[in-house]
Amino acid sequence: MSDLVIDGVSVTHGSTLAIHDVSVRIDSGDLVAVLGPSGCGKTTLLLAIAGLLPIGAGSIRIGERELSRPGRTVPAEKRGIGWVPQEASLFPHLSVADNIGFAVPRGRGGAMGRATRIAELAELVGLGDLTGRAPNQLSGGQAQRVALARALAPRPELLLLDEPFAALDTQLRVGLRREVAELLRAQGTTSLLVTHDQEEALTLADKVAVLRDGRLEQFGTPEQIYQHPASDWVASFVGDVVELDGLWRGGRVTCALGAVEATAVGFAPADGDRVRLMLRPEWIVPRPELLAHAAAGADARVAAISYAGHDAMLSCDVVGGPTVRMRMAAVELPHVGDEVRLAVQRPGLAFPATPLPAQI
Ligand SMILES: Nc1ncnc2c1ncn2[C@@H]1O[C@H](COP(=O)(O)OP(=O)(O)OP(=O)(O)O)[C@@H](O)[C@H]1O
Repeated sequence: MSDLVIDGVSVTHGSTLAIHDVSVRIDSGDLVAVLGPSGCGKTTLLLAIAGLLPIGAGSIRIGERELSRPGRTVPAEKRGIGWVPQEASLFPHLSVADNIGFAVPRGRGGAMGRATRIAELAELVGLGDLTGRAPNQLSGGQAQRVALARALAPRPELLLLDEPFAALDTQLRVGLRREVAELLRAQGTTSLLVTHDQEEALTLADKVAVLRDGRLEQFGTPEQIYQHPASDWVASFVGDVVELDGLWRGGRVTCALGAVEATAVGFAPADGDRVRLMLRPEWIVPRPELLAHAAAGADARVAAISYAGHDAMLSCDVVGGPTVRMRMAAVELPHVGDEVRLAVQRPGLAFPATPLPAQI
């Protein structure tokens, strides 16, 4: 197995530059989520990798094998790449077994060999008992499993999944995506999963590629993307953020929550500079033991609690300051109206202050 190398790739649709100078190396066997808002170029990137769109600049390789460069596109059917679309799009007149069998390469082993491979694939995706069913007798999740088995049938070197869970209801989606991720890992199949669901990307993937307007904003592990976003845009696109204005001084930002330790991201502020501090809501904690400790944290009153079972989001009015949201495990929650002292339990992220709006 070899790495997938996307090197300086640009793709245009007519006059629209949909992918711009994207470079990324995907390790063999990894499951990578391609995450970004609608229209950022996720599907375009997948189509280019699949060989269904030519590229205008750069190259796409699997190991030493070049698949695309300007003026040369190895045809999709010669790439050894599997595709799982958003909707299963099965042949309606064929059974589950025949839908899978359609993608099993004809080769040695004869009819018996093919039947064994079909049964093995049906079993792999948990449909061993349903091989005789017609597509219209399947649920949405079962149909997607057939599409997955079909894509895995030729033993692809790389599997591309274009929002394969988007059409399923929440409960089914969460269960199926976990199962599919485990299956792909067990098979050692290198996979690219397009999604605009940040939770899906963070929970399933080994690495996440965040796209914005056709450019790669960041590529890293889910933890790197969430804890160390490369830009304020990634910070607020992937996860909740609390934003506070403050002044930078010696590695701390003085703001409504006190002097909070922070890392400056992508710039080097000077002491006294105005900056924007970004925190994740769960980095803020209520510290009752600090109530009498005026030097640390900030006094606040709980204004609202949004209970989500496992955790809760609290809106707290900082005395003489803004309302900040904090997330905590839903065990022994404070009550609305309680006084709390808020502290920040890990370094925040400092970004340049947003320019003031032009004076009219
Ligand atoms: N066939 C096409 N002709 C012209 N422009 C296109 C075509 N397909 C896509 N685009 C444009 O290219 C850009 C990227 O589209 P793409 O479908 O790759 O985005 P996406 O991130 O997959 O979006 P979504 O999440 O909504 O599916 C968009 O600006 C889109 O309007």
